[in-house]
Amino acid sequence: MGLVQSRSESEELQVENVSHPARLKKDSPIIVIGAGTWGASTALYLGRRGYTNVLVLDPHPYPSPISAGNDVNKIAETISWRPSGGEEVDRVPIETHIAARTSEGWLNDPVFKPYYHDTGFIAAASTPDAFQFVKEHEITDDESEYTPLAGTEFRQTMPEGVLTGDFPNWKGFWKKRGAGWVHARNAYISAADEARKLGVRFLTGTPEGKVTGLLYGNNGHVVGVATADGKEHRATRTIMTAGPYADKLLDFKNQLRPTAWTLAHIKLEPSELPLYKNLPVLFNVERGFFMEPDEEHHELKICDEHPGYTNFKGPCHDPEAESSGSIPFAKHQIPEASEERVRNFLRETMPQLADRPFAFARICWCADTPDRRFLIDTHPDHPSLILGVGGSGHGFAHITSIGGFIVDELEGRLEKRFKDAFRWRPETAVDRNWQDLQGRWGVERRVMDFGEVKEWTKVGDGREY
Ligand SMILES: Cc1cc2nc3c(=O)[nH]c(=O)nc-3n(C[C@H](O)[C@H](O)[C@H](O)COP(=O)(O)OP(=O)(O)OC[C@H]3O[C@@H](n4cnc5c(N)ncnc54)[C@H](O)[C@@H]3O)c2cc1C
Repeated sequence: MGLVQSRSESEELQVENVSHPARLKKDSPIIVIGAGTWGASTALYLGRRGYTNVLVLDPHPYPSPISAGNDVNKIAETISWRPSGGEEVDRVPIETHIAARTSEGWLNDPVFKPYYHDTGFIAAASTPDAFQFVKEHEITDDESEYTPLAGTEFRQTMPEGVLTGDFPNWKGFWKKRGAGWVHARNAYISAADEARKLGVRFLTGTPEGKVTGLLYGNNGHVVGVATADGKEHRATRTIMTAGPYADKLLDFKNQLRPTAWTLAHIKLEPSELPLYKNLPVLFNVERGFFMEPDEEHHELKICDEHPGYTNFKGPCHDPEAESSGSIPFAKHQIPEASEERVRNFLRETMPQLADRPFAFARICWCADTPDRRFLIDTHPDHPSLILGVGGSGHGFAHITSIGGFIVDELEGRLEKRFKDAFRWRPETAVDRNWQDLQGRWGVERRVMDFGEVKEWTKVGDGREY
């Protein structure tokens, strides 16, 4: 007898007697849970490698309104280093190997290349400690590539009239090439569209695409999933790419901390757009960041920087129940404190925009692992279940390559260096400190919780995109 288990529901169902996973063939049924950023990338790589029986499930058609990837832009970097063999390869840090794979996709893959904008990147801070952190963590290339900046020198990085603020106590570096932004939503749609062209099937919408639990056969083997319409979908392999929502479908032994960040849009007049074109990304680790306005809606997205909001005690929790973890929920508003941080950031950088109304606002969820490395592995107790989770706030840029790692793991040929870095590692989450800043700064140096939020913005038409 097997079980359908979700952490929120514990219904039981009979499933077939399976004692070991069948050998993987190109026509073996494969299920991908979640058609978000990593699910789309996984679907793409499965299609490209010739798998003919792939089903992707999601409660929403792509681009899912609750996917972190459904966003106008994200920061991305492209490095020039490529593995050339020999000893050098082993001496290079794993982050460089990962970045090289990612860069390859933005620079050369026709599915992704049109969406990368190499406009440069400015990393900054407002206090000496945070500036030291920026020096240590944001200088990832040859130091001569970075121009130091202080105070009003930041204004020179963009056309006159964009950065009119005083940049009080700001210090930082400007990297003019090899970094910039990507059109996130369009890159995500491009990956999913290409997967569909290659024969991958998407079953989306609620209830039919919403996975409610995994189907377990003998010896812990996962033999498919149950969906909210009461159906079962059987598979030889199941791939979990449900982002922060994965935490509700499987016990991750505290390796995932669903955490939300906040973003807001300000509308620009069509006449203003030419001035705000081809801008480098401006990122202050204590204030926030922005990229140039999107062309479709003429809106400038701004994120206030902070260590994130968990939801251990706010919306969606049963007040009577013991803590059930940090629960992600969708909301197209942000806390008023977040609005204030966005406006303070604008006052220091672009005061001409600081008091404009928001056209859109949203909380956006991701899942942090304790070391912020990705978690891509075969589950040790469920050998037909492959995990692709733990975006840890930097998982979008890797949409170009992440599906390749996940499918390598599925095929049992993930390179050892990546396998070691991405492995299932519950020992790193024993007695996990849920308040850990995990290397993030922000104005308030603490992890916040939606349970503490009293006032939210009341923005616009609540459109969900
Ligand atoms: C505000 C913000 C800014 C960010 N900025 C950057 C950046 O500049 N650069 C960068 O690289 N990264 C950035 N990130 C991180 C990046 O967006 C994420 O790491 C990445 O998108 C995670 O992808 P994912 O596929 O794991 O999750 P998602 O893209 O969120 O996908 C999860 C999917 O699971 C689906 N799902 C949910 N429940 C179920 C269910 N029951 N059954 C089936 N499917 C389900 C959802 O509908 C969704 O499609 C940012 C994140 C946030 C929140």
